[in-house]
Amino acid sequence: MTTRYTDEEWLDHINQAEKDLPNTPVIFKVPDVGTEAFAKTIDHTLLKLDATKEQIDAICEEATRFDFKSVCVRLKWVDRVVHSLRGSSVDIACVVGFHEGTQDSAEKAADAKTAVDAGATELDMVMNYELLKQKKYSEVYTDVAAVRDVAPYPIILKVILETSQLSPREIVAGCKIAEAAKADFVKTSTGFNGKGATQENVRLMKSVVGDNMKVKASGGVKTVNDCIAMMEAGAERIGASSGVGIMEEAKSLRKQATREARMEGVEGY
Ligand SMILES: O=C[C@H](O)COP(=O)(O)O
Repeated sequence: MTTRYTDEEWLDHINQAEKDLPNTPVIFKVPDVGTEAFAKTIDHTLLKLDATKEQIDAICEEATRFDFKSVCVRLKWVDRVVHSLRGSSVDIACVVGFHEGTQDSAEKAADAKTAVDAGATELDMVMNYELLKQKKYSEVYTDVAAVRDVAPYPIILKVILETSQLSPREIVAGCKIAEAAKADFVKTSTGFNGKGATQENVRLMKSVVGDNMKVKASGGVKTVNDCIAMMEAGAERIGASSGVGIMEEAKSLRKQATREARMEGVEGY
């Protein structure tokens, strides 16, 4: 079993990370609304337990049409999504330990391996945030590392902290553990437990992980303005079940901006 630090050593590490937090918030650059780069920030997500195969096929068609970054589904749908997205530039993300995060590490690792063997290129695993709250840091690390071990880079590993259930200090701890386990992203929320992503939590997560990791904002991100707020706070990926609505709003905002620029005689329009 992979271990790294004792719980006491983790505590020192987390205290230090809190001390190192920058005082001045940074505002991150956001891709132009409605562009390809904007669409490529979105993981088009369907995680309802009662999702049907018709709904899964529909999100694959939408993801291809809007050229989203990925389709994000539960394990039982990975085969179908791999088949549906073959030949497209849309990636396949599978959730692991969803949505409680309390499953055994062995079960999480086995599910992660099954997903990757079936063709998933990204894994969104739920951290065992109950253990995190009990300050069992070493066990939380082992749990994330168990999934990383069976799904090394270039598989993208995102660790869902479920920020609505955590204090700011626990969010710092979750980020440091995910970073030490060599995950690629920390992600705010499952969308199934309490409030989803907030600008404040995304900002905190980005300030902890800096350039070492990326941040994914998910849960309750429903509009272009929500996306902008998250990206300005440091998110580079958005997880949303409202991707189509977001893109339709983005396209109409873009059209409107072009029309206004033309009317004002802005060069290039
Ligand atoms: O990971 C993504 C979330 O489950 C999506 O949540 P949402 O339905 O609030 O967009």
